Amino acid sequence: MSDFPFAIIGFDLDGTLVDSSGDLTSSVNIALAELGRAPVSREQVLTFIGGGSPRMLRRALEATGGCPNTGFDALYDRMIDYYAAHIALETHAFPGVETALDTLAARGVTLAVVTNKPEHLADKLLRELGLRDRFACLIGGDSLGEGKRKPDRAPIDAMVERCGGGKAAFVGDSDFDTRAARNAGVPCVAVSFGFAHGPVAELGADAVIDRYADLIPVLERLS
Ligand SMILES: O=C(O)COP(=O)(O)O
Ligand SMILES: [Mg+2]
Repeated sequence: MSDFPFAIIGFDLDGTLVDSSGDLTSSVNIALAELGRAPVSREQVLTFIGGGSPRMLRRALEATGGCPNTGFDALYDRMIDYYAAHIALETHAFPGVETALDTLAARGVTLAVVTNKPEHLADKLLRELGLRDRFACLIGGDSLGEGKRKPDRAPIDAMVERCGGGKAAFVGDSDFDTRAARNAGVPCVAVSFGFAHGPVAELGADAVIDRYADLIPVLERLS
């Protein structure tokens, strides 16, 4: 029997477990180049991430002259094909992630990823980074059907069910994460080094961490 206060810890992916901003920026810019548009900066792309990849592309198009009435699907496919082929060129886990995951696993905690990224891309990225086997369950933005992505509670509920039930907490970097966790009645820790669009203190998380070394003591205090 584990002495850890949570049976399940779920993690958001982009901006929480990994800094994927470089490869996401390159992929958005491939799509913009198809339309002859100038590239956007990494800082701009950070403000587009969080609600899934179709939204990210739509926001990039709106910021560079407008979303075209036709051809969105082809552009989206181009962006995703490029991203899938270059998913871990610049992307890396944040410092301390592996140690924190090891410690939680050693304390008997079941680990999960709940992301708004399409499931097959999240799976590929975690495999390329050698992290996939650490997670008992992975739920993507398209895993549960239309509209059932964060901030909806559905992916958090599915995580708890697929991980065998029990007390859960969630770790994320954005408003989509804190809202999904709150909607599901699960405590949420926000990381301050992710892709949040505003001050992390305003995300409404139960706690904020500045580094992974603080995650476990913070979770112990939350319980
Ligand atoms: O795909 C996104 O927009 C964000 O992905 P995340 O949920 O892992 O942060
Ligand atoms: Mg995120």
